[in-house]
Amino acid sequence: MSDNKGVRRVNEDLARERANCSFDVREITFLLDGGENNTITRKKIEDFTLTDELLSDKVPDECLSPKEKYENAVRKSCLFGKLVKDKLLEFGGLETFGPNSFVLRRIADAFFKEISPLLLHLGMFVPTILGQCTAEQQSEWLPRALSMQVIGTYAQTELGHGTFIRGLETTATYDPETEEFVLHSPTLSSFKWWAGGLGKTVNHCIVVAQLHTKGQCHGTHPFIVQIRDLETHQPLPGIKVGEIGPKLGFNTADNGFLGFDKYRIPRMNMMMKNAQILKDGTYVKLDRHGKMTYGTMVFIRVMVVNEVAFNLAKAATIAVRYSAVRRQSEKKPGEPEPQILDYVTQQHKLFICIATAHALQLTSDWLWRTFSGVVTDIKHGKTDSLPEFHALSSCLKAISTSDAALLIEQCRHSCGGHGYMMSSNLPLIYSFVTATRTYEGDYTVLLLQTARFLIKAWEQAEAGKPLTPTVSYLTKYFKDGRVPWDSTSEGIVNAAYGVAAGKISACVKSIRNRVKTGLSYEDAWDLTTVQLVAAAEAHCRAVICDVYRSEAVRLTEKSSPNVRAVMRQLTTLYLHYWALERIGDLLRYSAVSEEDVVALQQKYEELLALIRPDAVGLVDAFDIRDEILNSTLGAYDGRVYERLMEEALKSPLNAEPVNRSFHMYLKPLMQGKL
Ligand SMILES: CCCCC/C=C\C/C=C\C/C=C\C=C\C(=O)SCCNC(=O)CCNC(=O)[C@H](O)C(C)(C)COP(=O)(O)OP(=O)(O)OC[C@H]1O[C@@H](n2cnc3c(N)ncnc32)[C@H](O)[C@@H]1OP(=O)(O)O
Ligand SMILES: Cc1cc2nc3c(=O)[nH]c(=O)nc-3n(C[C@H](O)[C@H](O)[C@H](O)COP(=O)(O)OP(=O)(O)OC[C@H]3O[C@@H](n4cnc5c(N)ncnc54)[C@H](O)[C@@H]3O)c2cc1C
Repeated sequence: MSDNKGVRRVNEDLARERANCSFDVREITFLLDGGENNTITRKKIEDFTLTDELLSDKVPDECLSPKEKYENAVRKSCLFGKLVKDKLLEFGGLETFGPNSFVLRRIADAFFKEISPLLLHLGMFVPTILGQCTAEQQSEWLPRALSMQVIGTYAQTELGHGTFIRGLETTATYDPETEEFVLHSPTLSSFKWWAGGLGKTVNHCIVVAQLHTKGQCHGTHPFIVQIRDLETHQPLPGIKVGEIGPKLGFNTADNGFLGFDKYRIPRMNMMMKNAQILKDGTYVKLDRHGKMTYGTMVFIRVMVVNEVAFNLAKAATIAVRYSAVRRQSEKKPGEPEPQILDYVTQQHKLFICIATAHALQLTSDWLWRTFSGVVTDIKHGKTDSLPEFHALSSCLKAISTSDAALLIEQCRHSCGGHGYMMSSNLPLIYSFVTATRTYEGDYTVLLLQTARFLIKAWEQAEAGKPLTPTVSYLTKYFKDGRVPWDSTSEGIVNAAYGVAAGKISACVKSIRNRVKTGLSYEDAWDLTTVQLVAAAEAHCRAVICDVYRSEAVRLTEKSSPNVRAVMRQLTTLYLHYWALERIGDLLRYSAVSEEDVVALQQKYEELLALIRPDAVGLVDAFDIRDEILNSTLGAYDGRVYERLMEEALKSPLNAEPVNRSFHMYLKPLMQGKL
């Protein structure tokens, strides 16, 4: 693929890597994009939108003050918004891209090195209107939100509570006299905290509050609340709002705080799809399942799996290209310095990143299809598939974000000192992705949600009841005993399920033994949570291995032999990597022997050598443009050192030969006059 900037000298090592690649790079790009037509449309849109005039920043974003950074992000958000509204609709409207094509998401990264202050508007405010409002409410709010008259965010988390939604303190008390809700923040810990865009950008937000009517509390419900004047943008009376301050990342997202002093909103601002308050204050529950108001979180958890797959692909592209350009040390005395990509340890650090980006993207596509089925079921009044989907999306969100964050950090390590430069973009990619492990449900908390479902599934299996698809393997591994070992890919996937079943079984025994000693079920559960998290992780790992293997086979059915071969090598590498990472579990729950472990290790090392010549081709196949990668180390042409120097020269400290601090402090210090 070209660097989209016309002909430019490409680093010789990178050029040679590309010449030696065994497959047609475009073929894998088409597979990852879901077909050649999608790639063509994506590239057309990228060519059309990624123009220098819109993107150029004279001073690197990271050299700006927090205020300037925010203002620049708002400027770009508005340009980006206008671009989407005016121009991209020519390509057939948002429907053309589909929520799962993520073209706009990729392009946004070229505009924002960190994050758009409007992300939550499109990412959560609009989806919540779609998911939680009645048709009548949607017709009122959606046009205003889509035309950006109303700009919103999602304010659920409070200073005192994020995970435990039932513990939120903000109250919404219905007043039948005026047909209004009175929103109130009774304590400091009840202040809303974290919502993206809340600090300075939005004029509305969705507030999750405890609903009180007729002297009774009915639990948390979502409300649409105007917080700023549409003309002056001043906070409205009764509203205390501000920005929460600098963070590890997300620094252009103006995450905010919000408190209410008996603030009134109309009755119809309660989002009424799942529950209603009648004029006289009667509460009507429409949600038979009970957790439908958590729907936006489930949607975002699904989206996040794709989000982190893409970010890992960006980090892998940067690190692999850099490793082909960088030469260091010598393998044998007197030999020329090798490309660092030729060190087997470097291959071990990086090839798992490429394989994981594929695994997560294919799993995310599969999860999206599964989610679409669940949404259709819900539209027809069926909620039976929701518990399984909640368990599945919870663990996939937890594991994908955690794996991606760790591997992105590994990419940074693999780039040595230069990986630590902001201009490599690896620190920003990491700071963005590591937050995904926390927001929309903390890692441990979500795995424990999955564990709850797994323990119930185990009990159902014991009782001879039928199991839902993602846990049906439990019936097979129900009897105690070790899973037979078979070193084929299918065999490793089976063993992964066997490990998950073994761990779930151990948790069940542990809880029961603790209950037998007289502990309550809750205490027995609590004491077993370390094992429960590990069991949910093992279950999720087995699902990812299974989906990745079968989806890769399905997708490459019609591919050329060379593409099929390299895709097979990657899936096999992924399975061997995780078998070796979890060798203790396999020794405990499967019949794997010492010789099998030696063979696994040998095969893994052979795979690193097989993939090595195609590594650059594989990251080129992600087809991520330079503007989106935003990296001195990862650009297509490999002009690493030139770019590092160019960026260094843009530092404001280099604008003058002598900084005034010399005269103010250093010189007096040197002269003993300070
Ligand atoms: C357009 C581009 C978009 C790109 C998107 C990408 C990027 C980013 C977008 C935004 C990023 C930035 C912003 C981030 C925003 C946020 O973080 S918003 C706040 C998110 N907050 C959370 O996620 C809180 C996590 N906590 C919870 O979800 C719940 O409190 C928890 C599940 C932990 C517990 O809930 P609770 O009500 O206490 O339930 P129980 O533990 O008692 O369980 C009762 C039963 O309910 C079942 N259940 C729980 N949740 C769900 C659900 N969502 N769906 C279905 N079922 C659910 C649970 O399994 C129990 O069932 P059983 O009783 O066991 O049968
Ligand atoms: C960048 C970013 C953006 C965000 N954006 C938004 C937003 O737009 N809107 C919004 O409403 N919120 C937002 N959040 C908040 C986010 O959703 C919460 O921070 C997240 O859900 C975790 O909750 P918490 O902070 O209360 O963590 P806590 O629950 O306090 O977690 C702290 C520790 O306690 C552990 N823990 C908590 N409960 C349990 C349990 N039951 N069992 C075992 N361990 C437990 C956790 O595992 C963790 O180790 C954002 C957060 C971040 C970091």
